Amino acid sequence: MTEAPVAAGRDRLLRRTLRDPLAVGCLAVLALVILASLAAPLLTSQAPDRSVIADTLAPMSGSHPFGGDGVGRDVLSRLLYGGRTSLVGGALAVLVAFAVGGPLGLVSGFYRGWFDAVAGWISNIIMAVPAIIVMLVVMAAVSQDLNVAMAVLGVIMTPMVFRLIRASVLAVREELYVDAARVSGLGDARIMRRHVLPVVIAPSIIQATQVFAVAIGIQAGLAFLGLGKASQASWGAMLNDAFTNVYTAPLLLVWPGVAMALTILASSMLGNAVRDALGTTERRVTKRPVPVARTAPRPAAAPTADRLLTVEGLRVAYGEKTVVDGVSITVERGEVLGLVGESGSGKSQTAFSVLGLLPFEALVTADQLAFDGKALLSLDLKQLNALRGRGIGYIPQEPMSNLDPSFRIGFQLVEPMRRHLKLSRAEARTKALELLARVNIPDPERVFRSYPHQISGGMAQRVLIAGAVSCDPKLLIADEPTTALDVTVQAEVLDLMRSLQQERHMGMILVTHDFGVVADICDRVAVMQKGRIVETAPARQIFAAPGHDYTRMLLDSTLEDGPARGALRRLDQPLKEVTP
Ligand SMILES: Nc1ncnc2c1ncn2[C@@H]1O[C@H](COP(=O)(O)OP(=O)(O)OP(=O)(O)O)[C@@H](O)[C@H]1O
Repeated sequence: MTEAPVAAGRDRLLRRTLRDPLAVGCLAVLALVILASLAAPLLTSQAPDRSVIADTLAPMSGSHPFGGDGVGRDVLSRLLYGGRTSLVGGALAVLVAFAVGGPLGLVSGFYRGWFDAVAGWISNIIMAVPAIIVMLVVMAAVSQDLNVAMAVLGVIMTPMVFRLIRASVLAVREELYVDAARVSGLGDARIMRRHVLPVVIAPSIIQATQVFAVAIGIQAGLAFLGLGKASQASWGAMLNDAFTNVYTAPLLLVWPGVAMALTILASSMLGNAVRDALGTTERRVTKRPVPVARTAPRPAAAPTADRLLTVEGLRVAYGEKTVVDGVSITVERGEVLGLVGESGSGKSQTAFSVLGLLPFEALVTADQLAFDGKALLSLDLKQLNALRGRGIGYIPQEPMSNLDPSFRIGFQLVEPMRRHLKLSRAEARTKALELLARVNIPDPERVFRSYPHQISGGMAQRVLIAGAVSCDPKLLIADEPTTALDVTVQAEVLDLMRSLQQERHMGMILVTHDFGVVADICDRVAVMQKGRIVETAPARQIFAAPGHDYTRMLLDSTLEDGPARGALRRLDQPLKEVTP
């Protein structure tokens, strides 16, 4: 199954880790310790807490292969059962730390807001608590059981896990491909499962090995101090006994010392090996505003039959700074509207308002923001997710950053179709292959099976176009879709978009600063300057008789720079002519 949700990064991480002899050695030591502890009843018939006075400091013999300790207990038996105590204690601490810190870190990093603030505050308080004193108090006042102390230690270690996972989630949720997943209509749970969790797993493994090693050390320290139940064999208690007999039987110190040192070393060095393997497989993090759409609801007026999108009086502000100031545009079914303006004029902010993809801190208001009869600002996140991908498709500027490097192309195409169109896996696969062929990808099967890094930028943009139209949207929003591509590929991609748009009678908003692109593909143009629309007119008219000084200046500057694209030289030809 080519589109199985197996993260390439994880596969690579496992392979690289296993290629490191040190990591294999560490795994072997840990496996040996675990097996020996589990097989304790098979390896020795002696009970770990059975004391026989005659065996006090007994030398090594057939019945006591490692001798007897200071009170006549079998050393081998205590070593094996003590291993159980250490392993269970370490695992308990890891379990508790991750069971509490993991979900908190995930939710905090993904949603931030008040939850993040409260969780961060609690985490800081826990970190300020002196761990050893808390455990001493717990063991003195609550329970002598070392496992209880380890569970408490797990809670105390929660902030480490919380912070690590939160930081990993924060990094990945700002990736463009997470935006892309959102735009294709995937819900938070799916985005979290498909895109966030795979990234969190590797650092969590490293952290778990460290917590495990620290917990075993602390547990031994507590037992060495004489804490813990007398019936609970442990390496720390063995060290305690060995110290009281250090001059008469120094060997007693060696067994628990070696067992502890090997286990702690193997665990933390395994973490280091995973970290090293991760260092060579680490993923790019592209910073971008956090895409949490939030808007203020306004009623939508009834649109005309052919009207797909109505934007009236749209304002986007960040605190005092207004970046979109009363923008009004419309898009009819089957119409291509070019949104043109210099960098920073507010084109993308306008487009992202329609997609509901602005940062959390953006305040969006509008007299009307209606898509296909629905007031966009009054939709909740679920309704918005249902609309994105299905109703509105999105083609981004940077194709590579908008594909998740961990998943095969096929999986990334199939997933939204299965969700929105309720197709079976096989049907979605067939449709994805048809789409790849339709966007002129020469070997659809191979690309379907490929990871994003295995295809070119132009190919990746075709894949994203295929994805954007896969759920038959009525409106396509393309944000500088050709800027990141070679000039030769730009023309092909534009031709493709134009023919798909005509074929499917989609409305389209094309965000661009390139009048060549406008001439090639747009029916109407809205020119933006400093957050406002200064002129809206049919594309021909804009070129023939620009009505605003700013439009003229933009046109002049494009022409001064020389024709960016061949299309500018063909202004006398029909604007929407399709190049075969
Ligand atoms: N998160 C934000 N906080 C504050 N200001 C922002 C934020 N995001 C964008 N802006 C500002 O909004 C303005 C419009 O940005 P926008 O990205 O829409 O411009 P643009 O016309 O699409 O430009 P470009 O072609 O360079 O992408 C810019 O001045 C930008 O600095």
